[in-house]
Amino acid sequence: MELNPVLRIDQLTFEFASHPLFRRFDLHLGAGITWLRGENGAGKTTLLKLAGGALTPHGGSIALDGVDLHAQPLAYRLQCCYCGGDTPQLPWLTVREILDLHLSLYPHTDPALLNAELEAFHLLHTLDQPVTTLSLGQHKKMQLALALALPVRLLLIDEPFNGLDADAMAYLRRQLSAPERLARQCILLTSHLDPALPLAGTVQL
Ligand SMILES: Nc1ncnc2c1ncn2[C@@H]1O[C@H](COP(=O)(O)OP(=O)(O)OP(=O)(O)O)[C@@H](O)[C@H]1O
Repeated sequence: MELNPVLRIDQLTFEFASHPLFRRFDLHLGAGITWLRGENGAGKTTLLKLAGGALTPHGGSIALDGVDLHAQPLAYRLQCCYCGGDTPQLPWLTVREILDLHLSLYPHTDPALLNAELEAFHLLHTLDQPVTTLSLGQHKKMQLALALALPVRLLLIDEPFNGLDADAMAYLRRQLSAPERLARQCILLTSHLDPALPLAGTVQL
């Protein structure tokens, strides 16, 4: 167990109507990448959403560097990014507007860094398109560009490589393996295949 965990989940209880998923579940994670494994339906996405504040636990606590998600939800969320493969929440916006919205939600983000990520993922030409016109892979890349650029402590990524072309996969692997990132961020990711990344640990659900 981590002595000073970055992410601290204690006694987590959560269920979907009559479908118990977590009962007094504990997870303590430090910096670096943790691979969250489990069969289909085991609860991996649900756990990421709980840790990202997108779902509310029925019991227990979740804290990031001592900031409790329930007691200080905004302070917690400022330090956390959930990158799922979900379809756009605000489908009437352009890619640029979605990105600007996130820049205003995370005021310490360096726009130049975000621009560099968008360029690396070959997305600059899509900025003025409605977000609904992105392909599945482009949408994933937009979310990943944001996730990589946001100065958050906790990065939650659901199936990071799903839908990406080979160049984007290689780029993402390089970015996630960068030692300075591994030292400063706690990264929890799901993957059905070995992510081939330097891992701090593995959690099996
Ligand atoms: N909104 C919801 N309402 C009811 N049940 C849900 C909901 N979302 C997920 N579930 C159920 O919760 C369980 C866990 O789902 P979850 O998506 O967390 O699994 P997973 O481990 O990520 O699966 P996969 O590997 O297939 O992506 C499944 O049985 C799923 O049907």
